[in-house]
Amino acid sequence: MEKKKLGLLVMAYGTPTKEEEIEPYYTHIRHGRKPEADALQDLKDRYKAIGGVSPLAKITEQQASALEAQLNEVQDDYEYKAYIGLKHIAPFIEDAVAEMANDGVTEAVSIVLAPHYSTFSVKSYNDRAANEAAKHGITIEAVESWYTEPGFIKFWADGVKEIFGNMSEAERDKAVLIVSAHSLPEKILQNGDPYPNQLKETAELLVEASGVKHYALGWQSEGNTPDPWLGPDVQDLTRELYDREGFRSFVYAPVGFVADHLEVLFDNDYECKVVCDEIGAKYYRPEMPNVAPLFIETLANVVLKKVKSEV
Ligand SMILES: CC1=C(CCC(=O)O)c2cc3nc(cc4[nH]c(cc5[nH]c(cc1n2)c(C)c5CCC(=O)O)c(CCC(=O)O)c4C)C(CCC(=O)O)=C3C
Ligand SMILES: [Fe+2]
Repeated sequence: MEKKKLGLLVMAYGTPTKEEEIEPYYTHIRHGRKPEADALQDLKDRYKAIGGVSPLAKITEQQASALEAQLNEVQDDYEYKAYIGLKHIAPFIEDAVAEMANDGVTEAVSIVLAPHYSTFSVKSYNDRAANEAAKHGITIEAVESWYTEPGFIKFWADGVKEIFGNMSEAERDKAVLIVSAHSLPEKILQNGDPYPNQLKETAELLVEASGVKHYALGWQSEGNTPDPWLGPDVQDLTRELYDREGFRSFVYAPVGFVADHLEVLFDNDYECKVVCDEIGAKYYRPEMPNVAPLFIETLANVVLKKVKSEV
């Protein structure tokens, strides 16, 4: 008998794939308001500094197809078919859902390639998917967060352990792990957004799994708006931990992200490294999940659990 086709909606932030796309992409992020010339130039310069364009577009595609392949390998109930839906550039989330409808898909499961839930991120992805799905009579079961998944924690713990394990004991005593995610405007706290707590829990699980002695929570990549953002910012935090606590080696774990992209390659590997160089401290960052088999298996488990819980 032919297996039933199940849509696998894989949602991610999206990134420009060539320089001409940077302006419309930034305009979309800003809810349709064109960026000022200097802000646009600043973003162009940051992409240039990481090699012209971000590797994110390719990595998102690789993650989606690896996840589809993994799901089709480990189970026989459905034939999973992956559709990529992006938040800020084509193929948009709505495009992906319309494409599913075109292909005759009536049931789908969705996952966002970001571990933590917030009203700003995962909720907005899921709401957009649900709105479009309703127009086509498609039902989507949506994964909301997956940061506690043991394979996800193990992935980061392995990378962190390797770095701390290669230090001398003297270095390790003065080394600190900075666990971070993308900052969001502080106003999310007014409605009890779970995002900050989810980062805290991730850090606690990671510290427990890696046996690291010293750690701190930080926020990064905050936007250029007048309202206050969640802090401390990872760069300020680095200076403070150096001055106040005497740490001399800094290990950055940007666990709110799952791929090599601008916010990691620039905001950590360049900006945080500049601070470390300036104060004379050592900079380290474990590898991002990208398409590591343990990470893809973890995402597949999350999807399978969601599908099973709905049958
Ligand atoms: C929560 C969150 C995640 C993690 C969850 C998720 O993944 O969904 C995330 C990821 C990402 N954010 C990314 C890129 C950008 N985000 C921006 C701006 C903003 N992000 C925000 C939030 C988030 N962003 C917010 C509230 C703004 C301000 C908007 C405003 O102005 O109101 C801007 C504008 C310029 C700037 O501020 O730098 C850019 C270029 C890239 C792609 C990198 C690449 O291309 O390699 C990725 C993965
Ligand atoms: Fe962003």
